[in-house]
Amino acid sequence: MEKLKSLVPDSLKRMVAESTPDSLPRTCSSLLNFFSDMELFHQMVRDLTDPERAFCGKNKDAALELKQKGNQCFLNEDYGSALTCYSEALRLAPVDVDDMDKNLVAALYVNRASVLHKLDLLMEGRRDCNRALQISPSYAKAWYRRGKMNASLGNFEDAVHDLNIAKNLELSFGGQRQIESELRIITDMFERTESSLVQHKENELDLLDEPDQIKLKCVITPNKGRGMVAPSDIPPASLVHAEEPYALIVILISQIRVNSMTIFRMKSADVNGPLHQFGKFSHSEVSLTSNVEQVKVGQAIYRVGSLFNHSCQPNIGAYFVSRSLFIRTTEFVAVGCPLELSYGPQAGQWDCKDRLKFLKDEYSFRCECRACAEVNLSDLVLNAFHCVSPNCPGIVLDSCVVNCEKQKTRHVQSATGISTLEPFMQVDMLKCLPSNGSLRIDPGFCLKCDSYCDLESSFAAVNRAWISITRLKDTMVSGEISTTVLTAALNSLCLLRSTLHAYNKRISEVEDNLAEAFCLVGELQLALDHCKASIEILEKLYGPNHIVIGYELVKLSSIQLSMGDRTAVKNINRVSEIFSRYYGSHADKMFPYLQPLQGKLTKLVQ
Ligand SMILES: C[S@@+](CC[C@H](N)C(=O)[O-])C[C@H]1O[C@@H](n2cnc3c(N)ncnc32)[C@H](O)[C@@H]1O
Repeated sequence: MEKLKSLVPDSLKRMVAESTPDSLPRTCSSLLNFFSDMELFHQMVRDLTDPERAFCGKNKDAALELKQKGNQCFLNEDYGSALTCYSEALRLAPVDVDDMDKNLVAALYVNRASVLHKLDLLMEGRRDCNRALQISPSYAKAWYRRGKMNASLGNFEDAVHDLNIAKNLELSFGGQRQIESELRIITDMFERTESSLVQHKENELDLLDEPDQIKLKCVITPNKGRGMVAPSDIPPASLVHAEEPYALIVILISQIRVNSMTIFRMKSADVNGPLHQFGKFSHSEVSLTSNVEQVKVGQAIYRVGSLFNHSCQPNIGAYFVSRSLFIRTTEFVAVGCPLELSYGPQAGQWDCKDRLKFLKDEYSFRCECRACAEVNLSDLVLNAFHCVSPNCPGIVLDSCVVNCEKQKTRHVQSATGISTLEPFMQVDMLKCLPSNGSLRIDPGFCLKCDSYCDLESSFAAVNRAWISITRLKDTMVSGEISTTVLTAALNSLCLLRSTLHAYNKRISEVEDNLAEAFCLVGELQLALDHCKASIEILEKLYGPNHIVIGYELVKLSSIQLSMGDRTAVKNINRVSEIFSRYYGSHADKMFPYLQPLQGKLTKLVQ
């Protein structure tokens, strides 16, 4: 579909975009005329209508095969793939067929609910159980799974109710015993938790949490089609948009007019938060495994949401609570400025060539955002090398980066023309550029002092260093970190620091690896030092208030709390500020890490 969309000429896209209900028939015929000679289009129509391939039709065999595949992925704990298999199978499964005496669709919903449960997507999982029960009200497994979901949601009364029904419907003796034992545990929890009587309010979405949304303006931009702009100055963390998805069948014309969005939910590594995971790795109470994964839970069309363009340096962030889309400003946005979110890659995170490739492959457009169109400091330093002259903070680039920077549409000739992207970069990062203003970007030559660096030997040094860093990572997984491995990794860090530019992202990654390794062996002071060193670089690349810094501060404050260091309070407050900036009143819901951290802090100060 994306490929087909990308072939539509701009004039026709404009016509579709500007079409009204009255002009729609004319627009449709123009589109059809354009596509009618195209084999790709006819192939797509065949795919859409062929019951065997079954985009629209149903195909029991394919659904059963996907169900089997999903089951295998589930057993292998590959929950992301299991989710995809079951969702695909649900699309193909005819509504009225059975698999092993059970309605296939109901069974698929229950299987998918089990995956969602594993991924801690409880509301979505419970919704799947409800769907299964609508189709098959006496399906014991659906009652059982819903009971377990309710228990995880803290709705113990409902959980007991569901499990009792499951027990009565379950035919096998073994199954009944298992449900009874679950029931005992949950009843016990129910009795012990007085608060369980207050059912979790989160069952319902409170779309009205911030009713005074800003009325946005849609304009035609020079090179990105339609786009949203700020109708007035908007402070950071303002909710600029909230929307429920469109429940329409996706057809090509709507794909061009309103693009679909992938719905992501944060997957929390452990329902009890990172503090709970310490024991898994060591006696130390620190976990650096708080990396939050995003899980794709669906695809939907948001009428207004789809009008937001992409920027690799976004000023708004989007997130989903269940299927509702929320968009907030992450910084101050002046009146008339485009409101742009990131479709994936961001400056500071990926280099320009990788960002451009991702957006071309995934979304079929060449990114025209400022970070991709102008030479900027973030892209220059991300993968840069250290200058060979002692004490020179200049930047040395390899030919890949140089080629990409030279292709930027608004290439600059002087250092003063380089975009710093953000004021936070200016003070330190401008020191990396020539003070006389002239700029020569050539592979191997320092941008500041023009010294030549033999990049071949620099690459060799980095590769050498990487061997011991990889060994460190391997031993972290196997849990056999030795002093020899740690010493070799520390030496490699020194080598990297003398070879790569001080703000090269790889250095922050290695600092982060070392912080985690030192946590695992209980050397908390060293862990703290390396964690801070990693954050220092990331703050240069992203700025101090970026969500990435929020995640890193969760790690830092976890270490501090484990050391009994009360200054953790400062970092925990920063975490909560950053998360609120991105997720407003949903911050606690999106990040279950905050509360355990705050709870631990309260204990420490008591
Ligand atoms: C979700 S839509 C955004 C709304 C779109 N501009 C419109 O007129 O409907 C995504 C499309 O907008 C355009 N677009 C969005 N961000 C862009 C960017 N940074 N550079 C170039 N084109 C962009 C691309 O054509 C992309 O396929």
